[in-house]
Amino acid sequence: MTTTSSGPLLECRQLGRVYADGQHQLAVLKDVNFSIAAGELMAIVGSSGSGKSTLLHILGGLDKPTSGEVLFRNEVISRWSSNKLADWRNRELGFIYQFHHLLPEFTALENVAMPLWIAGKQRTMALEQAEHWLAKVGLANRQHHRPSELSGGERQRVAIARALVNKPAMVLADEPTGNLDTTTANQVFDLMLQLNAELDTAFVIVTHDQTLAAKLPRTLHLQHGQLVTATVDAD
Ligand SMILES: Nc1ncnc2c1ncn2[C@@H]1O[C@H](COP(=O)(O)OP(=O)(O)OP(=O)(O)O)[C@@H](O)[C@H]1O
Repeated sequence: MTTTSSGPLLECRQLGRVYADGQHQLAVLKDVNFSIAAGELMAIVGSSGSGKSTLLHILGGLDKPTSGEVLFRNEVISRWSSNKLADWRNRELGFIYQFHHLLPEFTALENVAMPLWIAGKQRTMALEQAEHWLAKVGLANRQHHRPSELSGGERQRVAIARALVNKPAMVLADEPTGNLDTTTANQVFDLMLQLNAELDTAFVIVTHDQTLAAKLPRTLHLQHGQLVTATVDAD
Protein backbone atom coordinates (compact mmCIF):
# COMPACT_ATOMS: atom_id res chain seq x y z
CA MET A 1 0.00 0.00 0.00
CA THR A 2 1.52 3.32 -0.96
CA THR A 3 1.46 6.57 0.97
CA THR A 4 -1.12 8.94 -0.42
CA SER A 5 -0.04 12.03 1.50
CA SER A 6 3.37 13.64 1.80
CA GLY A 7 5.35 13.49 5.03
CA PRO A 8 6.24 10.56 7.25
CA LEU A 9 4.14 7.42 7.56
CA LEU A 10 4.04 7.82 11.31
CA GLU A 11 5.15 10.55 13.65
CA CYS A 12 5.45 10.77 17.45
CA ARG A 13 5.30 14.27 18.88
CA GLN A 14 6.29 14.92 22.48
CA LEU A 15 4.93 11.55 23.44
CA GLY A 16 4.52 10.83 27.13
CA ARG A 17 2.97 7.94 29.05
CA VAL A 18 2.44 8.07 32.80
CA TYR A 19 1.05 5.17 34.80
CA ALA A 20 -0.77 6.28 37.92
CA ASP A 21 -0.69 3.74 40.73
CA GLY A 22 -2.45 5.09 43.81
CA GLN A 23 -0.33 8.00 45.03
CA HIS A 24 2.60 7.08 42.80
CA GLN A 25 3.08 8.20 39.23
CA LEU A 26 5.44 6.38 36.94
CA ALA A 27 6.56 8.28 33.83
CA VAL A 28 7.32 5.44 31.42
CA LEU A 29 7.76 7.55 28.27
CA LYS A 30 9.04 11.14 28.34
CA ASP A 31 9.01 13.57 25.43
CA VAL A 32 9.58 10.97 22.72
CA ASN A 33 9.90 12.48 19.24
CA PHE A 34 10.62 10.58 16.03
CA SER A 35 9.18 9.73 12.61
CA ILE A 36 8.95 6.56 10.57
CA ALA A 37 9.07 6.82 6.79
CA ALA A 38 7.06 4.55 4.50
CA GLY A 39 8.96 1.30 4.00
CA GLU A 40 11.51 2.09 6.72
CA LEU A 41 13.22 -0.58 8.81
CA MET A 42 14.19 0.23 12.36
CA ALA A 43 14.96 -1.30 15.72
CA ILE A 44 13.95 -0.03 19.14
CA VAL A 45 16.39 -1.12 21.83
CA GLY A 46 16.73 -0.42 25.53
CA SER A 47 17.13 -2.27 28.79
CA SER A 48 14.25 -4.04 30.51
CA GLY A 49 11.67 -1.53 31.71
CA SER A 50 12.92 1.30 29.46
CA GLY A 51 9.48 1.58 27.82
CA LYS A 52 9.92 -0.32 24.53
CA SER A 53 6.71 -2.34 24.68
CA THR A 54 4.75 0.66 25.94
CA LEU A 55 5.98 2.68 22.96
CA LEU A 56 5.13 -0.11 20.51
CA HIS A 57 1.63 -0.44 21.96
CA ILE A 58 1.09 3.29 21.51
CA LEU A 59 2.38 3.16 17.91
CA GLY A 60 -0.14 0.39 17.22
CA GLY A 61 -3.03 2.27 18.84
CA LEU A 62 -3.32 -0.40 21.56
CA ASP A 63 -2.56 2.17 24.26
CA LYS A 64 -2.97 5.94 24.34
CA PRO A 65 -0.30 8.45 25.33
CA THR A 66 -1.02 10.64 28.36
CA SER A 67 0.65 13.56 26.57
CA GLY A 68 1.71 14.34 23.03
CA GLU A 69 0.34 12.64 19.97
CA VAL A 70 0.87 9.99 17.31
CA LEU A 71 0.11 10.86 13.69
CA PHE A 72 -0.40 8.29 10.94
CA ARG A 73 -0.27 9.86 7.49
CA ASN A 74 -0.79 13.21 9.21
CA GLU A 75 -3.88 12.12 11.15
CA VAL A 76 -3.80 12.12 14.95
CA ILE A 77 -4.64 8.50 15.80
CA SER A 78 -4.60 9.04 19.55
CA ARG A 79 -7.91 10.89 19.16
CA TRP A 80 -9.64 8.12 17.21
CA SER A 81 -12.40 5.95 18.65
CA SER A 82 -11.60 2.33 19.50
CA ASN A 83 -13.67 1.15 16.49
CA LYS A 84 -11.75 3.39 14.12
CA LEU A 85 -8.46 2.24 15.64
CA ALA A 86 -9.45 -1.43 15.27
CA ASP A 87 -10.39 -0.91 11.63
CA TRP A 88 -7.11 0.96 11.00
CA ARG A 89 -5.07 -1.80 12.67
CA ASN A 90 -6.74 -4.45 10.48
CA ARG A 91 -6.06 -2.54 7.28
CA GLU A 92 -2.69 -0.93 7.88
CA LEU A 93 -0.80 -2.83 10.56
CA GLY A 94 0.68 -6.25 11.15
CA PHE A 95 1.83 -7.50 14.56
CA ILE A 96 4.47 -10.05 15.50
CA TYR A 97 5.01 -11.04 19.12
CA GLN A 98 7.67 -12.91 21.08
CA PHE A 99 5.26 -15.81 21.49
CA HIS A 100 3.70 -16.52 18.12
CA HIS A 101 0.03 -16.28 19.23
CA LEU A 102 -1.01 -18.71 16.50
CA LEU A 103 -4.31 -20.53 16.97
CA PRO A 104 -3.37 -24.10 17.96
CA GLU A 105 -6.33 -25.87 16.35
CA PHE A 106 -5.73 -24.33 12.91
CA THR A 107 -3.06 -25.23 10.34
CA ALA A 108 -0.30 -22.84 9.33
CA LEU A 109 -2.25 -22.04 6.16
CA GLU A 110 -5.46 -21.30 8.07
CA ASN A 111 -3.60 -19.17 10.62
CA VAL A 112 -2.16 -17.03 7.83
CA ALA A 113 -5.56 -16.80 6.09
CA MET A 114 -7.30 -15.76 9.33
CA PRO A 115 -6.81 -11.95 8.99
CA LEU A 116 -8.27 -12.15 5.46
CA TRP A 117 -11.31 -14.14 6.65
CA ILE A 118 -11.81 -11.62 9.44
CA ALA A 119 -11.67 -8.87 6.81
CA GLY A 120 -14.44 -10.70 4.89
CA LYS A 121 -12.36 -12.17 2.03
CA GLN A 122 -13.75 -15.19 0.23
CA ARG A 123 -12.36 -18.50 1.60
CA THR A 124 -10.59 -19.84 -1.51
CA MET A 125 -9.05 -16.48 -2.35
CA ALA A 126 -7.84 -16.07 1.25
CA LEU A 127 -6.26 -19.54 1.20
CA GLU A 128 -4.50 -18.78 -2.11
CA GLN A 129 -3.03 -15.59 -0.68
CA ALA A 130 -2.03 -17.39 2.52
CA GLU A 131 -0.27 -20.03 0.41
CA HIS A 132 1.64 -17.30 -1.40
CA TRP A 133 2.83 -15.75 1.90
CA LEU A 134 3.78 -19.08 3.42
CA ALA A 135 5.92 -19.76 0.35
CA LYS A 136 7.53 -16.34 0.76
CA VAL A 137 8.61 -17.19 4.31
CA GLY A 138 9.98 -20.57 3.16
CA LEU A 139 7.18 -22.78 4.47
CA ALA A 140 5.51 -23.99 1.27
CA ASN A 141 5.91 -27.56 2.51
CA ARG A 142 4.51 -26.93 6.01
CA GLN A 143 1.08 -25.50 5.10
CA HIS A 144 -0.99 -28.23 6.69
CA HIS A 145 0.96 -28.52 9.92
CA ARG A 146 -0.50 -27.20 13.15
CA PRO A 147 1.64 -24.87 15.32
CA SER A 148 2.50 -27.74 17.69
CA GLU A 149 4.00 -29.61 14.71
CA LEU A 150 6.33 -26.74 13.81
CA SER A 151 9.66 -25.59 15.27
CA GLY A 152 9.92 -22.26 17.12
CA GLY A 153 11.53 -20.60 14.09
CA GLU A 154 8.86 -22.00 11.76
CA ARG A 155 6.10 -20.72 14.03
CA GLN A 156 7.62 -17.23 13.91
CA ARG A 157 7.77 -17.50 10.10
CA VAL A 158 4.05 -18.30 10.10
CA ALA A 159 3.50 -15.29 12.38
CA ILE A 160 5.45 -13.12 9.90
CA ALA A 161 3.34 -14.41 6.98
CA ARG A 162 0.17 -13.72 9.00
CA ALA A 163 1.37 -10.17 9.78
CA LEU A 164 1.97 -9.48 6.08
CA VAL A 165 -1.03 -11.16 4.46
CA ASN A 166 -3.12 -7.96 4.57
CA LYS A 167 -0.26 -6.02 2.92
CA PRO A 168 0.07 -3.61 5.85
CA ALA A 169 1.85 -0.27 5.70
CA MET A 170 3.71 -1.09 8.91
CA VAL A 171 4.65 -4.18 10.91
CA LEU A 172 5.23 -3.82 14.66
CA ALA A 173 7.30 -6.63 16.13
CA ASP A 174 7.83 -6.99 19.89
CA GLU A 175 10.88 -9.21 20.59
CA PRO A 176 10.04 -11.46 17.60
CA THR A 177 13.21 -13.51 18.15
CA GLY A 178 13.27 -13.35 21.96
CA ASN A 179 12.26 -16.99 22.27
CA LEU A 180 14.67 -18.40 19.66
CA ASP A 181 18.26 -19.64 19.75
CA THR A 182 20.91 -17.36 18.19
CA THR A 183 21.08 -19.11 14.79
CA THR A 184 17.30 -19.24 14.36
CA ALA A 185 16.95 -15.65 15.62
CA ASN A 186 19.42 -14.52 12.95
CA GLN A 187 17.50 -16.39 10.25
CA VAL A 188 14.17 -14.89 11.32
CA PHE A 189 15.72 -11.40 11.46
CA ASP A 190 17.25 -11.86 8.01
CA LEU A 191 13.86 -12.92 6.67
CA MET A 192 12.30 -9.69 7.96
CA LEU A 193 15.12 -7.69 6.37
CA GLN A 194 14.59 -9.48 3.05
CA LEU A 195 10.81 -8.94 3.13
CA ASN A 196 11.26 -5.28 4.02
CA ALA A 197 13.55 -4.85 1.00
CA GLU A 198 10.95 -6.48 -1.26
CA LEU A 199 7.82 -4.81 0.09
CA ASP A 200 6.67 -1.27 0.74
CA THR A 201 6.10 -2.17 4.39
CA ALA A 202 7.84 -0.43 7.29
CA PHE A 203 9.13 -2.71 10.07
CA VAL A 204 9.59 -1.50 13.65
CA ILE A 205 11.30 -4.22 15.65
CA VAL A 206 11.72 -4.09 19.43
CA THR A 207 14.67 -6.19 20.55
CA HIS A 208 16.97 -6.37 23.53
CA ASP A 209 19.62 -7.89 21.24
CA GLN A 210 22.06 -5.18 20.11
CA THR A 211 23.76 -7.54 17.64
CA LEU A 212 20.48 -8.13 15.81
CA ALA A 213 19.57 -4.44 15.99
CA ALA A 214 22.93 -3.59 14.38
CA LYS A 215 21.73 -5.35 11.20
CA LEU A 216 19.09 -2.67 10.71
CA PRO A 217 19.72 0.74 9.14
CA ARG A 218 18.30 2.68 12.09
CA THR A 219 18.11 2.11 15.84
CA LEU A 220 16.26 4.11 18.45
CA HIS A 221 17.64 3.73 21.97
CA LEU A 222 15.27 4.14 24.89
CA GLN A 223 16.67 4.83 28.33
CA HIS A 224 14.27 5.35 31.23
CA GLY A 225 11.55 6.29 28.75
CA GLN A 226 13.61 8.78 26.79
CA LEU A 227 15.16 8.53 23.37
CA VAL A 228 18.88 8.92 23.90
CA THR A 229 20.16 8.58 20.34
CA ALA A 230 18.75 7.90 16.93
CA THR A 231 21.35 6.66 14.50
CA VAL A 232 21.14 6.30 10.76
CA ASP A 233 24.06 4.43 9.24
CA ALA A 234 25.18 5.86 5.95
CA ASP A 235 25.57 3.28 3.22
N1 LIG B 1 -0.10 -1.29 32.97
C1 LIG B 1 0.95 -0.84 33.66
N2 LIG B 1 0.79 -0.25 34.85
C2 LIG B 1 1.85 0.23 35.54
N3 LIG B 1 3.11 0.18 35.11
C3 LIG B 1 3.33 -0.39 33.92
C4 LIG B 1 2.27 -0.94 33.13
N4 LIG B 1 2.80 -1.44 31.99
C5 LIG B 1 4.13 -1.24 32.07
N5 LIG B 1 4.45 -0.61 33.22
C6 LIG B 1 5.81 -0.20 33.65
O1 LIG B 1 6.35 0.62 32.64
C7 LIG B 1 7.75 0.41 32.51
C8 LIG B 1 8.08 0.12 31.06
O2 LIG B 1 7.50 -1.13 30.70
P1 LIG B 1 7.68 -1.74 29.23
O3 LIG B 1 7.02 -3.06 29.22
O4 LIG B 1 7.27 -0.75 28.23
O5 LIG B 1 9.27 -1.91 29.18
P2 LIG B 1 10.17 -2.73 28.18
O6 LIG B 1 11.31 -1.84 27.83
O7 LIG B 1 9.34 -3.26 27.06
O8 LIG B 1 10.66 -3.92 29.11
P3 LIG B 1 11.04 -5.45 28.73
O9 LIG B 1 12.25 -5.40 27.85
O10 LIG B 1 11.34 -6.06 30.07
O11 LIG B 1 9.84 -6.06 28.08
C9 LIG B 1 8.10 -0.70 33.48
O12 LIG B 1 8.63 -0.12 34.65
C10 LIG B 1 6.76 -1.35 33.77
O13 LIG B 1 6.73 -1.92 35.06
